Amino acid sequence: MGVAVIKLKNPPVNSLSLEVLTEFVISLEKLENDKTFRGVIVTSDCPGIFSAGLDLTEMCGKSQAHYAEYWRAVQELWLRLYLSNLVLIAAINGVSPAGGCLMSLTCDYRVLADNPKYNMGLNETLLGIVAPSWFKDTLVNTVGHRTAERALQLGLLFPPAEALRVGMVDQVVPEDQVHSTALSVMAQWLAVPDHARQLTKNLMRKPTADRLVKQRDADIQYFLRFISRDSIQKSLRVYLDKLRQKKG
Ligand SMILES: CCCCCCCCCC/C=C/CC(=O)SCCNC(=O)CCNC(=O)[C@H](O)C(C)(C)COP(=O)(O)OP(=O)(O)OC[C@H]1O[C@@H](n2cnc3c(N)ncnc32)[C@H](O)[C@@H]1OP(=O)(O)O
Repeated sequence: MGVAVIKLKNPPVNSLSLEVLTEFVISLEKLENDKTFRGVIVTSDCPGIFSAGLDLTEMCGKSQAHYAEYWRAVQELWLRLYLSNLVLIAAINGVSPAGGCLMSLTCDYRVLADNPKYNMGLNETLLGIVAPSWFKDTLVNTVGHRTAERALQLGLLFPPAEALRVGMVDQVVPEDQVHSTALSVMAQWLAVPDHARQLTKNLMRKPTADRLVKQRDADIQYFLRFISRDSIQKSLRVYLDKLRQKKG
């Protein structure tokens, strides 16, 4: 039925490095241009981890030019996913904080494996950073204003039952059924004529995407000013050190 699977593979935690973002955009573009494909299942090849979100090492101790290139790549992937003409289904087979969660929120439907460790949410505030307005918009469009307001301020990571309750995911299923469920949901979505579904998706999503498109460069400048602050760099370093020391 013309369904591709994109399996994220950047061990150990599928962080969204510049390389991963770039390759993801290229793969998506190829699938968009190949008319034999109508849908994509986005999943992970790293056991227990869907994606650890944006690669913190790309946002820490690097040059301004690097930050700008990285942020443009983050914007690009979000825009491509959010406005994709393909049916996108996230088969979430692991934990998905911050950018990992955001990536799944750009999909049309989310199936999450029922494992209490597989938390998801936009936890940026816990790192001492702030989810940009388009991250916030994506969450609001999924779970509504009040839930998003609380979740964003507290940096909440929701376990599966809670994620389902607030509407962050559409289905929670046993771990060994995530892929088969994603496939059967895909069949349902593909039963709808493409042109009607695509125009409807665009109607729902374009106003949100346009807000970023209209101010992409300003958004990059804002990111540069924010991420270059000493206090933000310090927060990120402390957070990364904590992650590294967990093992020791
Ligand atoms: C007004 C608005 C202004 C806005 C201006 C812009 C603001 C900027 C916004 C920037 C937005 C950022 C969004 C993000 O996505 S930030 C990333 C958030 N991610 C996380 O918090 C997840 C962190 N990771 C974990 O919690 C855990 O690693 C895990 C995913 C639960 C997995 O745990 P596990 O025990 O299996 O693995 P380890 O913790 O031991 O990690 C293994 C190694 O991987 C490194 N690691 C982990 N996560 C990341 C990451 N996101 N980026 C880079 N590296 C990561 C970890 O340090 C270990 O490395 P080591 O092997 O060298 O020790």
